[in-house]
Amino acid sequence: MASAAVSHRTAEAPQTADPLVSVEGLSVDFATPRGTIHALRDISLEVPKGKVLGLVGESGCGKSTLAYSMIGLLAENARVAGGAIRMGGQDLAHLKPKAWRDLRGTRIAMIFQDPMTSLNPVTTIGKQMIDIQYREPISRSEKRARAIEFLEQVQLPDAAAKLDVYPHQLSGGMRQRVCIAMALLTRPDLLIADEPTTALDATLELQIVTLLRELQETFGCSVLFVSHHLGTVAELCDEVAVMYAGEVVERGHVREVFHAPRHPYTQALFDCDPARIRQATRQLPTIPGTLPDLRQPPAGCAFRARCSKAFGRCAAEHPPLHAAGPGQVARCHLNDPAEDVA
Ligand SMILES: Nc1ncnc2c1ncn2[C@@H]1O[C@H](COP(=O)(O)OP(=O)(O)OP(=O)(O)O)[C@@H](O)[C@H]1O
Repeated sequence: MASAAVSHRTAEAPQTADPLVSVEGLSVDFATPRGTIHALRDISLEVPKGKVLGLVGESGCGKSTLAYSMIGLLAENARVAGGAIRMGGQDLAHLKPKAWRDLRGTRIAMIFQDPMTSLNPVTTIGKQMIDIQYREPISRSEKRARAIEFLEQVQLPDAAAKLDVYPHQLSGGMRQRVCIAMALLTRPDLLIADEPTTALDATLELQIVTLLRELQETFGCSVLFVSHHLGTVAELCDEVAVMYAGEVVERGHVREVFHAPRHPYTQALFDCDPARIRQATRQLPTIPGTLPDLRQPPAGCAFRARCSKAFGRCAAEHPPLHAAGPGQVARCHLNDPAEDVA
């Protein structure tokens, strides 16, 4: 399958010349009464400077766990079992709570699926936007003016008047715009967006995605965009990482991965994507089978039980990330140049 031009390098490409964040072999476990869940297993990827990295995969594959590890918001029962998250000379995977508090709201900010996760329901938008600027050495009226400026940046109509309203007086789409404005007010280098459009209808989703792209270009920050929606990822992202059962199974530039997915799981995700299915059907197709039990991840390829292309080696040997095309890697033996699949 792999062309002669593709090198034998494994687990290395694509490399970003100057990444903002490098995740290196990160493993995260959750302790539960029924055993340890190995939610992230040896994850390596890079968030490029000034670019948008999309993170896709079925529910439960570890997208949020990865996103939360990058902003120090893992649940109490989580433990970093190995690896590092490098950003500007620091290893975020092992920061103390105080160091995290300094980093959040300065270098790293997050927007959530539900805007009410980050908005206080009993405080006006204006007070929340002024309070979040507590580190800025400027007067209250200057902070107020900045808040209005940022609400205008996120295209909220009648921005000044919105300072006096409470979150529940705004629509869902407007609340999400306020959250984006608040995240950007702290001038983060990295903006993490965890399914920020899932609760919105399709028209609003498109508006928010377009806005995020414009703002990312204006502010020049890097974005980690977690999503179920392949179409949205295609619209917004420069690069994409596909996760399955706690591992990255494919990554590369969006154009290449979407044009020619090289992991059977990525191909199956595309086959189930409603936007790609032309004929009218009442039921959306799903990938047959279920995710493996993450308390005992299978040896060999984690996807093999659901993979129509599985063969002997898939049970015996855990596949590394093989170079699979220009700037593209896939964790599948079919991309091993040594594998004769012609
Ligand atoms: N606090 C926790 N305690 C125990 N298990 C957890 C905890 N948080 C997540 N998990 C488990 O870790 C695995 C990865 O979950 P995660 O939420 O990261 O997946 P996801 O891809 O973001 O899913 P979704 O798209 O549904 O948000 C799942 O098996 C999940 O049940």
